[in-house]
Amino acid sequence: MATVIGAHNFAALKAVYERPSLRWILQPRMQLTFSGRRMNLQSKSSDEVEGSPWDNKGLLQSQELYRYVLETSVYPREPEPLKEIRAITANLPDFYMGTTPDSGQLIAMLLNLLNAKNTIELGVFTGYSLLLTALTIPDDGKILAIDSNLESYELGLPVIRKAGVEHKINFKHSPALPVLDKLLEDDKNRGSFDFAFVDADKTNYGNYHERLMKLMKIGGLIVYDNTLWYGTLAMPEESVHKLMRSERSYLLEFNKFLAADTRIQISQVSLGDGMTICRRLF
Ligand SMILES: C[S@@+](CC[C@H](N)C(=O)[O-])C[C@H]1O[C@@H](n2cnc3c(N)ncnc32)[C@H](O)[C@@H]1O
Repeated sequence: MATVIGAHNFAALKAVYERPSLRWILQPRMQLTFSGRRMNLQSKSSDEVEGSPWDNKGLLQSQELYRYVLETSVYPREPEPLKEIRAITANLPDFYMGTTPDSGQLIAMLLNLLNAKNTIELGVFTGYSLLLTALTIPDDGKILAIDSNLESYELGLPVIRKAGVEHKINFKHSPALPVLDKLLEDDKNRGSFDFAFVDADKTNYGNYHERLMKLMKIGGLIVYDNTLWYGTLAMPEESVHKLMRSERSYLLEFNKFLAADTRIQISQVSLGDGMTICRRLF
């Protein structure tokens, strides 16, 4: 039986589906058809699934399994204000930019384990990861949050205010690099941050890394989002949509660079769109 996803946000959903990586994940198991402005997604029966059961290695082999994780372990524990931000974000054409709730759950645990108080975020969008951080750190904790787009931040701001955590946030409407450079001019900022979440323009990750390494405490964490770039890193370039290629090439090099950087301990986790957790060692 076909599941009707519906006409709402049709163009955005279609664009997401048409990402080569998602097609690659879905096609072996799902049949997608378009009728008018409706999009129907239908599971194939197990007899219809082509290839061997081991063809698609990896932990999350289907959307159903991802939905299972979200519905069983993530949504029941997701704070109400985060659900609200997610609902606001879901109506935007670029809704897919929001940090995924399963990644958020891990970020919150890392913040708690570190007892993080002084944090920095590059790439805020509507504020899912920002609000998550603000809800997690103590009342006197601080987040320096930087985004070159004010409009999307303002969409989530009423929810942040209602949650009573705005006082922890210092939002800078700016490209991230000049703000980091300015921070580095003052010696007291060096080695002062416990935690950084990096989710802005991917092709600047290397530039952010060098600056953040100076700003983090020894033992502090830098978390980079999207380091598996919709699964395209393990795909031949010609099968990747043109719009995704420059980030793909950049992240291929950046992931190698992080793996070789002896100043950090790393773990690349396949949550959300892939996150690399880096701990400053010296
Ligand atoms: C993937 S979204 C961030 C998602 C966010 N972490 C969340 O939880 O919803 C990326 C954001 O980075 C911002 N951005 C892109 N390039 C930037 C730059 N050079 N400096 C600062 N922000 C930038 C964009 O405006 C966008 O809001």
